[in-house]
Amino acid sequence: MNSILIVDDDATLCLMLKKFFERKEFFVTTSFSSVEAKKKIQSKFYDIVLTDLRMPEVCGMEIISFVKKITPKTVVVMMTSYADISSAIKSIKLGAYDFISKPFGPDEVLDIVNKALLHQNPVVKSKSQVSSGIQDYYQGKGKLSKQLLKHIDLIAPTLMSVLIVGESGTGKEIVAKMIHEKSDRSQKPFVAVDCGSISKTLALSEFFGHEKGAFTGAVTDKIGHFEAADGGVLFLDEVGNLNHSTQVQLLRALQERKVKHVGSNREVSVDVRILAATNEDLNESKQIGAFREDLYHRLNEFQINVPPLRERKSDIMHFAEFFLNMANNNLGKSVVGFDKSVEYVFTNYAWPGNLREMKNTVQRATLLTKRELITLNELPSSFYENTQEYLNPLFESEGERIKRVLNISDYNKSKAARLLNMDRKTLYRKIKIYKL
Ligand SMILES: Nc1ncnc2c1ncn2[C@@H]1O[C@H](COP(=O)(O)OP(=O)(O)OP(=O)(O)O)[C@@H](O)[C@H]1O
Repeated sequence: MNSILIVDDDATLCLMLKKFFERKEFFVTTSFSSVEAKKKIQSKFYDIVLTDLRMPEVCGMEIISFVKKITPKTVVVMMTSYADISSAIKSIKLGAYDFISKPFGPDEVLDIVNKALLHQNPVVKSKSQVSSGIQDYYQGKGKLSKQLLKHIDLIAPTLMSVLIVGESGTGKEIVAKMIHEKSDRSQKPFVAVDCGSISKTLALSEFFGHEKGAFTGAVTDKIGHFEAADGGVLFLDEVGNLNHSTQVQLLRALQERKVKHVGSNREVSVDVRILAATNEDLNESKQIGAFREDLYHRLNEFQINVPPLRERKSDIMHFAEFFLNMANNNLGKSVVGFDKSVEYVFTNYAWPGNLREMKNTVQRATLLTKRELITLNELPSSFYENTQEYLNPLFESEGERIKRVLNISDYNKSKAARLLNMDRKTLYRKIKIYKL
C-alpha cells in the first residue's frame, strides 16, 4: 500500500482528497498546517507528499526542500492555482516531480500520483498501474466523436506512429490510451512522458536511463522511459517542448531501435511504438527551426485531430452527464442532473479548457450543490456573464423575464440583480410592481 501525505490549509480539499485516495487504497495522512507537516515528514517515510504551494506559515517550496533533505526518495507533487504557474515551475527545479493546477478533478491528481510512483520506482509496472483512467472514458455520439473513434479504430492495430493534435484538455492522452488499449500491445506497458516538465539536463537520463555514478546524484542504476515501455507504447505528451539536443537523440533511438544508458557504451534493443501529442502547430515550429523536420515526419506517420469541446455541441450535455456520474461516485453524492439554464449555458459556452474544464466545473458544482439539480449558482460567474442573451428571449415581458431570472438564481436577489443588469433596489421595486 502506497503512503501519501496531503498538506493543505484548505481542510475541505484535504478531506475530499483523503476520502478519494483511501478509496484507491492509499494509506493517507493529512496535515492542515505546514509546520505540523514537517514534523510528520521527520517521523515517517511517505511515498508521496502532495502539498499546496501557498500556506500561512511555511510555503510549499520549503516543504519540497525539507522533504528532499530528510527523505530524498519521497516524490513531491505541488498543488497550485493558475496564477502560481511560474512558482510551480520553480518548484520542479527544487525537486518536485510535478505540479497540478487548482481546481482539478481527483482523477487528474490520481494520474499524476501514479506517474510519480512510477518515477520513484521505475521498474516496468503492470498495465493497470501505468495506464490508469481509461475506464473513465466517454466516447460521444455526435459526428465528430464518431469520426474520432473511427480513426482510433483504424490506426490502433497498426504499428504506425501517431501524432495527436488538439487544444489543451481535449482528451489527447485519453485518445493515446485508447489506441494502446485497442492494439495488440494492450497487455504491455503504456508509459506517458510529459515532455514539458522534463528538465534539459536530465532529459537523456529520463529517456534512456543511467548507470550508477554517471553524474552527481546518480546513486543507483536507473532504466529510462524507453526500456520501461519496451514491447508497449511510449506516449510523448507536449512533444513540441523537447529541446533540440533531446530531439536529435530521440530520433536516433527511434531509427536504430536501440538506447544507451547515460554513462555506458552498451546498447540495449528496445521495441516501442511511439504516440505523441501536441497542442501547438508543429508545422510552424518546424518552419522556424524549433522542431526538427525529420523527427516531425517520424512521429507524424498518421495524424489524429481531437476537436475542441465547443465543436462537439451535440455531445456537450452527454459529457456533462458523464462527469456528473463520475463526480457523484467520487464524492458519494446523488445529484440527478442540470437545471435548464445550465444546459443552455453549457451548450453556448466556449470551453477554452475543453473536457478538463468541464470535468472540473461539474465536479466542483456537484460538491457545492445542496439540491438534486445543479443550477447557475454553482457555476463560476464567468460562465454566464458572456452568455447574456439567454436572459432575453423574444416576446418576454419584463415581469416574465424577472420571474425567470429569479427562478434560475434560486431567488438570490443579489445574483438576480446582477444577471438582470439592474441594482438591487430597482429589483425589489419591480418585484413589488409585478407581485413576484
Ligand atoms: N472522452 C473523454 N471522456 C471522459 N473524460 C475525458 C475524455 N477526454 C478527456 N477526458 C478528461 O479530460 C481531462 C483532460 O484530458 P487529457 O489529459 O487526455 O487532455 P489533453 O488533451 O492530453 O490535455 P493537455 O494538452 O493539457 O495535456 C482528463 O481529466 C480526462 O480524464
